[in-house]
Amino acid sequence: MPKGYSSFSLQSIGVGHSGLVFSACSMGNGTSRLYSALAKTLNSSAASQHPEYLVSPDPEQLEPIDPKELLEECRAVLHTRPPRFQRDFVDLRTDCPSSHPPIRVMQWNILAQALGEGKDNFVQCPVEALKWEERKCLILEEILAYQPDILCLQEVDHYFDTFQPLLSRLGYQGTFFPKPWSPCLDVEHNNGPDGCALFFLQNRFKLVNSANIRLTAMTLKTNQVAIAQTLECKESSRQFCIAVTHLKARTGWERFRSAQGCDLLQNLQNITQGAKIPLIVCGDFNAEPTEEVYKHFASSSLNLNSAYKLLSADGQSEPPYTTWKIRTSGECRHTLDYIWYSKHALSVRSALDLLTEEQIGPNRLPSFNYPSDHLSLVCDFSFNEEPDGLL
Ligand SMILES: NC(=O)C1=CN([C@@H]2O[C@H](COP(=O)(O)OP(=O)(O)OC[C@H]3O[C@@H](n4cnc5c(N)ncnc54)[C@H](OP(=O)(O)O)[C@@H]3O)[C@@H](O)[C@H]2O)C=CC1
Ligand SMILES: [Mg+2]
Repeated sequence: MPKGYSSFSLQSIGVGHSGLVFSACSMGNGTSRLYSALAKTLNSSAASQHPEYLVSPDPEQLEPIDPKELLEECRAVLHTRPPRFQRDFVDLRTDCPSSHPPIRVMQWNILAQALGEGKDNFVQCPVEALKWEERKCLILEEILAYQPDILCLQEVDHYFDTFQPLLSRLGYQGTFFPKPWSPCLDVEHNNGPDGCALFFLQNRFKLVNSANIRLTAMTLKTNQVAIAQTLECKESSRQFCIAVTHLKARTGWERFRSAQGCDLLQNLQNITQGAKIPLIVCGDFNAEPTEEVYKHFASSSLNLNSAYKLLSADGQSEPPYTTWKIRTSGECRHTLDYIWYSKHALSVRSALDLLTEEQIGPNRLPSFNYPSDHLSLVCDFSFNEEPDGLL
């Protein structure tokens, strides 16, 4: 039995599903290893033990996990909840076929546990729906269902104790950049700061370089961050840059967001050597398409398009919402999340459709069957075979 496994009991993991008891007792098979993997994430002390965010790799964590088996474990934990919503990929294939497999990118503000429980005031969401032991499984289920090659997350406040250990065993390499003054730290019993996280599959990409960026606004350092990485595709040897960000929230901060967006664009100009390297930027921009920061991205010399516009009939309109919640102040339905891409160098082959109003339901999000107030966005990209030189 690998070291550490014996210390887990049902009480310590806080779940009461009998399937897990059997798994725990029958050490040595695949399920028991998974059980332990999932159970380990329920011990949330890792971040506080490592305040400097430097965790030396635990060799035990490198043992691979079969995604199908982890998905079954998650479903077992979630057996009392309503089933996941069905969402379909919409085929957007252009007439330029690609000889290489597509690159699947997921953008998702997963909702920080501390903010969901302590700050967000989702008045129609029962507190039981937010229990981390189960909500964590809903988040993992969503990731495992779509199996992205690259995962761009915001509001991650369980990186070291949950996502890094589990996703690394699924073959991902992860990077986390916490916000300097995360509002999570104001919440009692918080699990550390929230921030952006970027994961990519190591068997598909090689990391060429990585930058953690603290965004500025009019030269002032702000509380918002981004991660930008240049990756090389192992199949095609082509390089591209992937970035994740989470801009300042709330009304009244439009000019601040705009300045943060300009700073991010300037950083990305430098990283892509003036748009020589194709770019994908994922983020919760906290800005509707009418805002200045959106317009800066849409008209940038980086030649970006917003992938989810391609789901509209004319290809010109953003979806009606990417987040939908009810706060004490009322219902908030907004389009705030985007996947930008270099429109000359890359094509969107398909995009995951959004949830319908009926699926979201009258109490909106988060809920017992969807873990965040923001929807995940998922796109399949391919490189255009003959880049026309104008990225
Ligand atoms: N100690 C210090 O010196 C400092 C402390 N701070 C702390 O940081 C906080 C602000 O940080 P900042 O990064 O600017 O925060 P933001 O305004 O960007 O919001 C932080 C989070 O709150 C969520 N949010 C948005 N609207 C609401 C709402 N109406 N009610 C509740 N939550 C909402 C956002 O989610 P989403 O993006 O999904 O909308 C976001 O994740 C301060 O309140 C303070 O706690 C900040 C600076 C200095
Ligand atoms: Mg939020």
